Amino acid sequence: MIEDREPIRVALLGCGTVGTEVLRLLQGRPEEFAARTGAPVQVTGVAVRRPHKHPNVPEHLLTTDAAALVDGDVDVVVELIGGIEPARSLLLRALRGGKSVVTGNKALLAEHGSELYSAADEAGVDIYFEAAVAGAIPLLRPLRESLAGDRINRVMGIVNGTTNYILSAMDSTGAGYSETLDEAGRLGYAEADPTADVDGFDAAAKATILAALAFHTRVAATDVYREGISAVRPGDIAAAKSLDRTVKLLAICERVVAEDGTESVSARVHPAMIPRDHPLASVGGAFNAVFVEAEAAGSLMFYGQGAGGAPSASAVLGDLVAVARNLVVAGKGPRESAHAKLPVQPMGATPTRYHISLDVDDKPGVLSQVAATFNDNDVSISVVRQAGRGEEASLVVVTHTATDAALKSTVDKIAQLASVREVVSVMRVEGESS
Ligand SMILES: NC(=O)c1ccc[n+]([C@@H]2O[C@H](COP(=O)([O-])OP(=O)(O)OC[C@H]3O[C@@H](n4cnc5c(N)ncnc54)[C@H](O)[C@@H]3O)[C@@H](O)[C@H]2O)c1
Ligand SMILES: N[C@@H](CCO)C(=O)O
Ligand code: NA
Repeated sequence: MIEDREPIRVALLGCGTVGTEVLRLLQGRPEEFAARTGAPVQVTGVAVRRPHKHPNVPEHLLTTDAAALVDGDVDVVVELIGGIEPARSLLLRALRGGKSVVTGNKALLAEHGSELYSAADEAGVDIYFEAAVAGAIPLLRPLRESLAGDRINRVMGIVNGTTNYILSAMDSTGAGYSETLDEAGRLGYAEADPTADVDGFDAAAKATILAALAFHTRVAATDVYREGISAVRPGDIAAAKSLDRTVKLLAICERVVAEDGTESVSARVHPAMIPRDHPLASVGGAFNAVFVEAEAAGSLMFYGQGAGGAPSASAVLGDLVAVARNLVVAGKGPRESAHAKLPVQPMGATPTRYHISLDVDDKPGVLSQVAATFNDNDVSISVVRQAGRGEEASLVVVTHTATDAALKSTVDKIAQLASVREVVSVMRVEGESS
């Protein structure tokens, strides 16, 4: 009988947006969790900072001493505090003490993943983290397990709900940046410090995790090129609209194969213009969507709620069931796979395409001057549009693919031309053939 088995004892660290939902769902259906894992699942304590802020948590479970809770009689530690410390020390303490871990903490995994995976491996326990990337969407387990026999070439998508919520609102209603960010915070999408979202740190941490899993390589947080959305202006959104495109913050992780066959990895996060008919263009609000391209599987698309308490709790609970099942059968989930050891390519060497919008003098010869600058830098032009406005004209250029360094240096030189009054918008272009 399942009820007669020793319960799986769970310590919950942090009871905020996600932790509250994990506790509610876990305590709401105890029989189902017992039936699915093969043993009763019992929360033995909830570590919080201010107990009086948690009237819905049974008083006997509350503690402010997370370390003592971790050291106590528990089998699994679920960490939903966020940030590096004390989360890192608490999880190392748990793993070294022989306790399995479930966490949604992408910032911690991106910075200290290797240390945590090694500690789990040495202790023979599990570390699961599905909620850390793309919230409710089952994405890490497919990469770690379902696609473990395939060869992944590219992972690209929208992995930050807060910035997608803001960009969607800017595009559809012309809403301002800061009011939309406040709303994303109220809805439980934003990080405790929302600059992690808007400056791209959250998406870059997720890209670090995705690239490591996809390419079986240790990737450091500093290996991932990062640009957030704080520099995206209404002018960029309008420029995108005029070309039937929209702006999204994308995470792109690619296997790069050089002409001599040597392989490396490129991982980057930046805003990009994509065609309005691209599947990612219709991903609105806090939804996330990720494309995975694998050699044998072909293209796969993962879509769903990427942020918010209940959706993220779904991923945490799925992990908790997996860990509990492993404990019931005395088994263990997948360990870190970093055998490929591919080098990570710098952003400057990565092939990209640019959209550039300029205000220029409306006189003969300006267009040929601009075109010559592209030519001198070996950057070829795909689309040019010029519209006169009295003394001034606007010029829109979309390039073909070139290295990011060549494109950047071309833009710098164009900005210095006497006939160029202002560089209005510069943005990378993705999702269409070059
Ligand atoms: N909110 C989301 O949509 C979402 C989605 C996926 C993953 N995550 C991740 O899950 C984690 C939690 O996110 P959240 O949105 O629930 O954050 P939150 O800020 O709402 O909750 C964190 C809670 O931890 C508490 N806390 C801080 N230090 C503590 C300590 N030393 N001991 C005990 N409690 C402590 C805080 O008081 C707070 O209640 C983060 O790593 C976040 O990146 C969040
Ligand atoms: N702040 C994150 C939470 C989900 O990881 C986001 O907006 O996507
Ligand atoms: Na997920």
